[in-house]
Amino acid sequence: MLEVIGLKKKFAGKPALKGVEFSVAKGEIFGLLGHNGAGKSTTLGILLGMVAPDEGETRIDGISVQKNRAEALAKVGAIFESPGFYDYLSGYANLKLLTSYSGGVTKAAIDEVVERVELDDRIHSKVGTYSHGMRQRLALAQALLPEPEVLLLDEPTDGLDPEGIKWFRDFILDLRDNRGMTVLFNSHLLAEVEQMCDRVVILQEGRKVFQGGSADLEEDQLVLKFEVDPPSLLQNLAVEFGGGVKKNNLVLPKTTDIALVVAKAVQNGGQVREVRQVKRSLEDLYLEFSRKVTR
Ligand SMILES: Nc1ncnc2c1ncn2[C@@H]1O[C@H](COP(=O)(O)OP(=O)(O)OP(=O)(O)O)[C@@H](O)[C@H]1O
Repeated sequence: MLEVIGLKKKFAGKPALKGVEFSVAKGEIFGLLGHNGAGKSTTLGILLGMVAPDEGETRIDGISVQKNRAEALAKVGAIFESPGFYDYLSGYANLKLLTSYSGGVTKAAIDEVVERVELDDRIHSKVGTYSHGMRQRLALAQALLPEPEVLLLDEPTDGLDPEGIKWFRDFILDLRDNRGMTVLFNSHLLAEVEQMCDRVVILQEGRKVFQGGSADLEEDQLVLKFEVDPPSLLQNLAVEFGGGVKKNNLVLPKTTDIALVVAKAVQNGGQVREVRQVKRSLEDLYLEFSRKVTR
């Protein structure tokens, strides 16, 4: 549904994108991750035809944004940078005004989308009185009004409280599950992205350093938080099962039977207090790649 091909972009001679490539399948929720200045917004801006690449191309459902912007974006709803609403107008008037540029939509369509983003009780209040979360929901309503097949969202959960983030996550998952929506969004919130995305790309200084799904985050070793008394037994267990001890965790070959390790500890006179498998999070992976790149 989305193709990003060989994107290069310099601003005032300084490279912001150095050949970024990825693609997003229909119905996927895809996260674009990276530190400040990594090139996330530039990539999104190019996908939306708002920034011209020096090299490369972006396509939406096979149509080139650079060659045929209007047609390519016909299927897209977006939140890019802070949406510019008029504070002295109501949410409803803002939606009407914004959609009037693209031919307008019916009152019924506005009512339906307003109800979906749960703004119906405040939609006739001035936007100046809205909380940040309400503004984001209004932005989402504006993005959904053209009935898009693809949503492109720039830092959509930025500044939201935990409840707002959860609301947003459930909303996006529902759009994917019940309407087959394809969603690409930029974020710094790694844990959030991990819970929501089918796949992610991590950008570092304008380069893609990782692309994959949660399955790719799986360890090729079994890492156990293994609390045993006396703690000195940990080293014995590591030797016994052909592994090692790293940061107080027992690191063993992937196929090791955990029950056997526990039995062995008890057999050696140990008291096992806690055994838990430690999984690598997206954050660990992200930091790992950051270190590789900055080294
Ligand atoms: N219009 C512009 N003019 C000059 N430099 C720019 C412009 N837009 C982006 N840049 C630079 O390009 C690089 C990539 O910026 P970009 O906004 O794409 O990063 P980002 O990953 O979205 O960062 P953030 O998370 O801070 O929004 C940065 O060094 C930024 O300063």
